[in-house]
Amino acid sequence: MTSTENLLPNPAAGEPTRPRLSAEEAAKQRLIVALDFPSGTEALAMAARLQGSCTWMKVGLELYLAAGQKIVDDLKHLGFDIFLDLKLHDIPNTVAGAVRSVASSGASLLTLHASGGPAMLSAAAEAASTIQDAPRLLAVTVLTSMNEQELLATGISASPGDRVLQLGAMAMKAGVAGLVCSPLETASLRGALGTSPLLVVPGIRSATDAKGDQSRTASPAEAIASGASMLVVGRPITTAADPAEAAAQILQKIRP
Ligand SMILES: O=C(O)c1cc(=O)[nH]c(=O)n1[C@@H]1O[C@H](COP(=O)(O)O)[C@@H](O)[C@H]1O
Repeated sequence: MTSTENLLPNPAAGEPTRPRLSAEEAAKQRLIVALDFPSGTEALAMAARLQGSCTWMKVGLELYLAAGQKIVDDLKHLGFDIFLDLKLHDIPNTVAGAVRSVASSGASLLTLHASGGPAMLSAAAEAASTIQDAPRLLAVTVLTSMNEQELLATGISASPGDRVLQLGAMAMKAGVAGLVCSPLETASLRGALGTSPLLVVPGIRSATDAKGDQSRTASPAEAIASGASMLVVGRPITTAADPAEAAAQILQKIRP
């Protein structure tokens, strides 16, 4: 059983309620903290402050390139489930090889860019399917930092919402387990694709949070109500004076 199978379902995602986890544990399964730090030492110090407050940690490019597999091992040793956010994007053969290289890392979730196209995505899914306990693959649709003008500058005239739907449908057809999208597209993806995709949602900001480089945002409660399976939250927790308290406040808002 993979760790994501422990998730208490989100009724807004059409999932039937299974009374296996307490509301508090279920809320924890819905929160992924993004450890965007330049060193393993800083990431582990933050993880230690959040131990007991959350169960999922995201290791992204900044941290993975600085600290490698060791940080994944160290966080697993502390008891965290790992979302390895490498956003793979290359020719199919290269991405399939990269998936095989990280498949045994112990991570439960791994990202790749949906815009790599169906051949890249299905090569990745095929590679993952041959390896026991490989991470579940998530296709990143349109980055939450992008607005309509940014998207247009890359040659895409569709709105972010339409582009996310198009990429999301294509990626699910190619065999990934889920999608990364902004909270503004979660409801329409649920409407189009039903309850099966795992929808992992960054761009989470409460009213008082600084948006920073994020464009397409919503609050934790709004994201869950619109059908998100899991939320990714970085700076609103990691730059707070009391990160554990910031996490607790978010958990309070996303309890089933
Ligand atoms: O794949 C991701 O996790 C991701 C996709 C996306 O479209 N937008 C996005 O912000 N993320 C990640 O989610 C995290 C959000 O961090 P904060 O903006 O600090 O909450 C960062 O680690 C991003 O790399």
